[in-house]
Amino acid sequence: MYPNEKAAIPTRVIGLISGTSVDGIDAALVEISGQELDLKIELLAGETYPYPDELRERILALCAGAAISMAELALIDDAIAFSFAQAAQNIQSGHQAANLIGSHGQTVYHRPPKKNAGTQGRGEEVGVLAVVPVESKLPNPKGNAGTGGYGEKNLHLSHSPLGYSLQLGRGALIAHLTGITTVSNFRAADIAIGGHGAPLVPRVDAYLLSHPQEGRCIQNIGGIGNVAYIPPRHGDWLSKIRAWDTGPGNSLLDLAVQHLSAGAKTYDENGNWAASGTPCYPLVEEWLKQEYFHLPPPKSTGRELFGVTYLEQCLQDAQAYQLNSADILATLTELTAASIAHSYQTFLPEMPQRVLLCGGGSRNLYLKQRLQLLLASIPVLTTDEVGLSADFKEAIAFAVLAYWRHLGIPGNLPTATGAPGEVLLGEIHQC
Ligand SMILES: Nc1ncnc2c1ncn2[C@@H]1O[C@H](COP(=O)(O)OP(=O)(O)OP(=O)(O)O)[C@@H](O)[C@H]1O
Ligand SMILES: CC(=O)N[C@H]1[C@@H]2OC[C@@H](O2)[C@@H](O)[C@@H]1O[C@H](C)C(=O)O
Repeated sequence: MYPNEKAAIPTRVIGLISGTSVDGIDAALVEISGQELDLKIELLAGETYPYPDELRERILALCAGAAISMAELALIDDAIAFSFAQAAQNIQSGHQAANLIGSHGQTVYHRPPKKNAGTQGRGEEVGVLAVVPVESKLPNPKGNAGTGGYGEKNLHLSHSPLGYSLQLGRGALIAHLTGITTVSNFRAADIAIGGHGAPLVPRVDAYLLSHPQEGRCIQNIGGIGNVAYIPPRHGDWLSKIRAWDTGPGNSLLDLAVQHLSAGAKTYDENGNWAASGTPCYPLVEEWLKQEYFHLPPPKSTGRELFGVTYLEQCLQDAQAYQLNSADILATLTELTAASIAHSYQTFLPEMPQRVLLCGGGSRNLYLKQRLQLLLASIPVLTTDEVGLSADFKEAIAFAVLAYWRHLGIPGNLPTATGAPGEVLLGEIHQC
């Protein structure tokens, strides 16, 4: 029993997320029992609800750095909350009502912390925040810094060592609209103590997908890719888990498909278009020199790096090799596959015995085939093949994270986010 554990445990929980692909809201209605090692989930319903076209375009523009007013931001925030609340209502249709919602919301901005903000030790800048005594973190009422407070000397408007991650779709409104207690803003607490606030799903992966004898990589291929390496479940296996964002999943591919099809297509279905081309390996080698791929974990990224500007550079590079559209897509697909495989070879203490894919990219057969080739004898399957929905795993994870928040169980894994310790994730909004 955890100290904050509530008497009544919600068992029917809705998980909601729209990821970095911004393709729509994934909703999962799950029945949850147990807590950690005995955690069990049953997926009662899973559905993706596309955003209205205009809202999707506004979100994508925001993610690409469009300058908008606070008034517009407020409108988008509430439009997203409305869409999420609607998704929560729809997913319950034909089922007994849920008693808790975990809503990730829509990421529109993500900035990782400066190096050394978490478990890596104290960097120069972080030291300023780290030495502040707990009881005097706020400036005194006159606006001057209290002893050791975030005074003029310590708080910089030009830079902060901490990360920042903004998810829109405010939880209080979802709670009000649905009449169901809603947990949201999951990343903030981990970031506040110096973590990346991402990836958060690995702790759930650990309890739902670990194996007594087998080391596994759970590889999500959404807009951004992320991996959780889960060693065999014995000894201090939990502290040996490693997780990080591997780089681009489908984000560059989707943008390239839209550009190359003049807006007629939004993604490369099953990877068919890319499969009709040939990867340009010298270009992949060149692209893999990019700094992010060489940063040691913990690390996180987003569309701020692997977005429109990045693709524009890739398209420019491709011109030098006179690549046609299919070759460009094959080369970008190879970048996603190679960045995943190379990161395992570079950063894992040992290679896994099995790789389990999830996220929309697991449906890209060409990408899956390329990854399998690069990982040679290590079988590359999907989480469906071990009984956990590859399409709805992230939504399920946010249902579990909300459930853990309700029980007072921490949701982050310090080895994944780089935070100096475990922390309760999410803010609870009573309806
Ligand atoms: N049949 C398919 N063939 C190829 N690609 C597909 C297919 N189905 C989905 N995808 C890809 O998967 C993407 C959506 O994946 P997913 O929903 O996992 O992303 P996300 O959750 O938004 O991202 P993230 O995990 O980074 O937050 C689509 O944009 C598309 O590129
Ligand atoms: C800031 C943010 O939304 N990050 C996402 C994104 O999409 C994949 C990868 O980058 C991962 O770090 C994270 O999402 C999943 C749900 C996570 O936190 O585990």
